[in-house]
Amino acid sequence: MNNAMLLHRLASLRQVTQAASIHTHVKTIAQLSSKYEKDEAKENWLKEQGDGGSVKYTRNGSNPDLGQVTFHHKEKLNAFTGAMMHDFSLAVREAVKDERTRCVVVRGENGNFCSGGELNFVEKIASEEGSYVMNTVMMSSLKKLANSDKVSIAVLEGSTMGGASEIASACDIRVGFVQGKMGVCPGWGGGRFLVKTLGTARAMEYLSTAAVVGAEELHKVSKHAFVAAKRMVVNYSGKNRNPKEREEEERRIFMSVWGHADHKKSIHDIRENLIRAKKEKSHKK
Ligand SMILES: CC[C@H](C(=O)O)C(=O)SCCNC(=O)CCNC(=O)[C@H](O)C(C)(C)COP(=O)(O)OP(=O)(O)OC[C@H]1O[C@@H](n2cnc3c(N)ncnc32)[C@H](O)[C@@H]1OP(=O)(O)O
Repeated sequence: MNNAMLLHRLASLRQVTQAASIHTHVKTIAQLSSKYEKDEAKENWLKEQGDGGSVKYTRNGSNPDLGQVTFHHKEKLNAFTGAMMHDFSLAVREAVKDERTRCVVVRGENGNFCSGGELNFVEKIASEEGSYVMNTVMMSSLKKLANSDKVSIAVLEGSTMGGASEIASACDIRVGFVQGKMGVCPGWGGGRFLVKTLGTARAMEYLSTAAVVGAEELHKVSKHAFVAAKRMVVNYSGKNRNPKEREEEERRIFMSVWGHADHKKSIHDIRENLIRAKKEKSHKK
């Protein structure tokens, strides 16, 4: 991307910054938090929005120190439905409470970690209520994993896309973030872990380019996602902010882009790309 393009792009960001007010969400969050007081109500709402797949907590028979959280949805590369977010919450609660283990392995079945949100489910909950419930449930699970005294290890085989990269970032040890190209920012509560793990510069690079590529890719990242990425990094790099305020600000930033036209178009585009790729694969056979 040459300088003129970059300057044009940055100039257009100013309009987005002014237009994309996140203050409307403060009232909505207050209403939704009183509607969904208990975690269980939010977990059950997610389960009702999208079934398919499961997440289980097991103990490793040969190694009693090891617990394992496994994603089961191999036909969709372990993409997370609402039912899997529900199960993930229960599995993480069980894993961090298990006094018999010292380490939790987080992995997907069939040689893939996880391909992020399941697209039909993601499209179905592309609303303010959906963003609030998904963000609070997944953020709560990632915080439990990150704050537990157990060592967590993410086994990043095959695909680790979108929200899956946030699960990985909450683990202590982990072996790409596509949210930017979808017009959104981390929505499973992974913003804090990205900054904590990578530092502000790398976190901004990951969030604003949606992958580790050259600046020419920058032009594909939605303006709204770019602004949200900057807010996300500033939120966790600013001084004198208490964790609760930062968590609420991360939620507001996410809710300002979730369900946006860019986001809905990206879901459509990803689905089209998958169909095209599948056709190309079948032609090659
Ligand atoms: C805040 C987080 C954010 C959100 O919640 O909004 C997200 O996480 S959104 C989801 C972000 N994830 C993606 O964009 C990944 C989409 N998938 C791919 O790009 C590819 O599948 C890839 C690169 C991961 C693997 O490609 P490969 O060619 O190896 O496999 P296929 O594409 O043929 O996939 C096999 C099979 O799985 C289905 N699939 C894969 N990912 C998803 C998904 N995220 N949701 C639903 N289904 C998914 C794919 O359609 C194929 O199914 P089939 O029935 O055989 O067509």
